[in-house]
Amino acid sequence: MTPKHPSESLTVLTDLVLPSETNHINNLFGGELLARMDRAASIAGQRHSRCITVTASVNHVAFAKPISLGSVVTIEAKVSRAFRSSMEVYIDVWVEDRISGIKTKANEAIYTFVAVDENGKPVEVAPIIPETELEKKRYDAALRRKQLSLVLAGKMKPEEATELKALFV
Ligand SMILES: CC(=O)SCCNC(=O)CCNC(=O)[C@H](O)C(C)(C)COP(=O)(O)OP(=O)(O)OC[C@H]1O[C@@H](n2cnc3c(N)ncnc32)[C@H](O)[C@@H]1OP(=O)(O)O
Repeated sequence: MTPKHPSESLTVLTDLVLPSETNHINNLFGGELLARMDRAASIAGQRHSRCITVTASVNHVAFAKPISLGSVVTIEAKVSRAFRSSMEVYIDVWVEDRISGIKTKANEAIYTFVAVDENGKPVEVAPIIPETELEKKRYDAALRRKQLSLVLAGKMKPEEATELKALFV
């Protein structure tokens, strides 16, 4: 299968924070952000694989900064690494200042998507060739994150997670 670059899956979603999407202190509700990120990451996975994609796991979410009512929120999702049928999708969340237009990083997350056929059976996807320094860094660490996710899900024995173990021993 012909390899692809992360930029080919880039998906950018920009939207406002409305009153119905906030918590009691007028900040974006975490579950709403998770849903927006899931949608963007799903499209990134589809753009990479040209298949139906399903969320297999949410590997990491950091709600680093609150996002207030009325904010303009931009979600950028890109496939950071592809395995056989699974893809790690890295998501960066930015908030845009209404006056200056300057974007500040508010959150990031890492999801795993699996490409499936019409019957929900996993199908092979193209490999990824990272280009930028950041893409290379994310690509290199993705195998460790996949192993950690599989161990936590009870789908891999800790002793089989060789890349992950190498971090500690
Ligand atoms: C866009 C949406 O929100 S979709 C709705 C939410 N998501 C869903 O409904 C998905 C429900 N789950 C499923 O359909 C299945 O569990 C699947 C398709 C994700 C996996 O199916 P399985 O029968 O476990 O297939 P299999 O064991 O071959 O795993 C497929 C791939 O997923 C990977 N995988 C499975 N679980 C995990 C996990 N928890 N973390 C990381 N990777 C995982 C496997 O390592 C494998 O990767 P590889 O092919 O790249 O080596």
